[in-house]
Amino acid sequence: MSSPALGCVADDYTGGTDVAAALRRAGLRTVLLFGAPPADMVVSDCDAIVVSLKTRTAPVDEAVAVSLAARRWLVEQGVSRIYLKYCSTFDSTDKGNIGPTVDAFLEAGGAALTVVCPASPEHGRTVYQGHLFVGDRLLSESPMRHHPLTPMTDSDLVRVLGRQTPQPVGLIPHEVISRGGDAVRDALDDLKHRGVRHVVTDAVGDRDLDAIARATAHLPVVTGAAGLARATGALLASDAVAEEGDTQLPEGPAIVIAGSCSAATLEQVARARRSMPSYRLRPESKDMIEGALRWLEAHLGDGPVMVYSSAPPEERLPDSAELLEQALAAAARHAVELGARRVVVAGGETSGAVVSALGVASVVMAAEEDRGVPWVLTSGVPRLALLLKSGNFGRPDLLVRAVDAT
Ligand SMILES: Nc1ncnc2c1ncn2[C@@H]1O[C@H](COP(=O)(O)OP(=O)(O)O)[C@@H](O)[C@H]1O
Ligand SMILES: O=C(O)[C@@H](O)C(=O)COP(=O)(O)O
Repeated sequence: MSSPALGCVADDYTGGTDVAAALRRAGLRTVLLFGAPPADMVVSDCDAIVVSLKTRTAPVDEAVAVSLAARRWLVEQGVSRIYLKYCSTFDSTDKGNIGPTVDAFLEAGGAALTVVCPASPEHGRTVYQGHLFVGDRLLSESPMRHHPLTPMTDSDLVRVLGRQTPQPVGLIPHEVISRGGDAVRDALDDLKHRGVRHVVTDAVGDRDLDAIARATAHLPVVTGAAGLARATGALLASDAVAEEGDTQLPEGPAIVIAGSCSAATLEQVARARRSMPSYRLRPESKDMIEGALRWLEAHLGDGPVMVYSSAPPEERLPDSAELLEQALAAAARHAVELGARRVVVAGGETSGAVVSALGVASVVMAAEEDRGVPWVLTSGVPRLALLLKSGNFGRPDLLVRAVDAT
């Protein structure tokens, strides 16, 4: 039995589902795990393993330690290459975890340098002259500047990373990337000799990602979002397409749990409110959780329902994020106790809270409902179908479509 070729550590749960979907699309048989795997867990018969962690907003020391443990476990499974997955909008704070985790992975893997490549052109995330764009806006002028936990107010990735790591940060501009894999490899060698450890790579299209993937095929550690993972996976994939097991979604009531406050989610939630009964969590209310649970008892089962806290910046209560995550997780758990079998979650941190509350540690991949948003199936009893949606992803009718509320 051969070992998996690629081991991926993702810094949140929707990031994990996104990258697992990309690797599966590239043709790799991909196993997706939630939370740090137990040391004695063994995974076999796959080409790639994705370990999804909740480290994006954790304190730096904790994020590094948990990520290193996941990396060590992946190495013990025999993976030869590690991919560190973070958000395509580079979600982090100035004390953020991307720089320190990359440094720790370089050291653990005995590697001199790696690339930093959040570009995911299929989702409109491109990098030019080291600046990250969301569609036609700089990251700092996109709705990401109002993110409740990781507001992104600087689009210059070399500068952002420079605040997160004491190690030298360099850039390979698009002018070099567009010349192809060999030119990128030469540029990497040059930067390595100059002592650079983190190399931000411009990328405005999939061809750029393919060139970067070819140029980094010899590196033990590569970092980025799902775009470069897809390109890396395509180089590793054999001709065989990832096998499909039983990926039928279970029958049963459906619920939407929305905690993301992104522009995309706010539009999706507005559509869902017009199509199904919904309950808004209000953190200022003393019996917020109890109220939601009683509402679910009255409404679940008569068609899809939604519990949400998603709100625009002016309607948010400061410092209520954690409390709301607990409430959303409690609502999801109670809905499953009441018979829900399809759980659609909007938001990365929110998904982490919900998946933990449901006690789900590993899943089987099923079809993508929208790009980067795959259904995943639990193996326990009862079998659940989960759709963990990154805040920024999905078409406006995604939530409605996912629960068949049209
Ligand atoms: N009304 C609100 N006021 C303040 N914070 C909120 C509100 N609704 C949700 N949040 C918090 O905002 C955060 C959204 O993060 P996340 O779930 O990762 O979404 P995204 O995928 O858009 O980043 C969560 O911690 C959530 O609890
Ligand atoms: O890379 C991406 O954009 C996503 O995979 C991702 O990381 C999702 O994070 P959230 O927007 O916090 O859900």
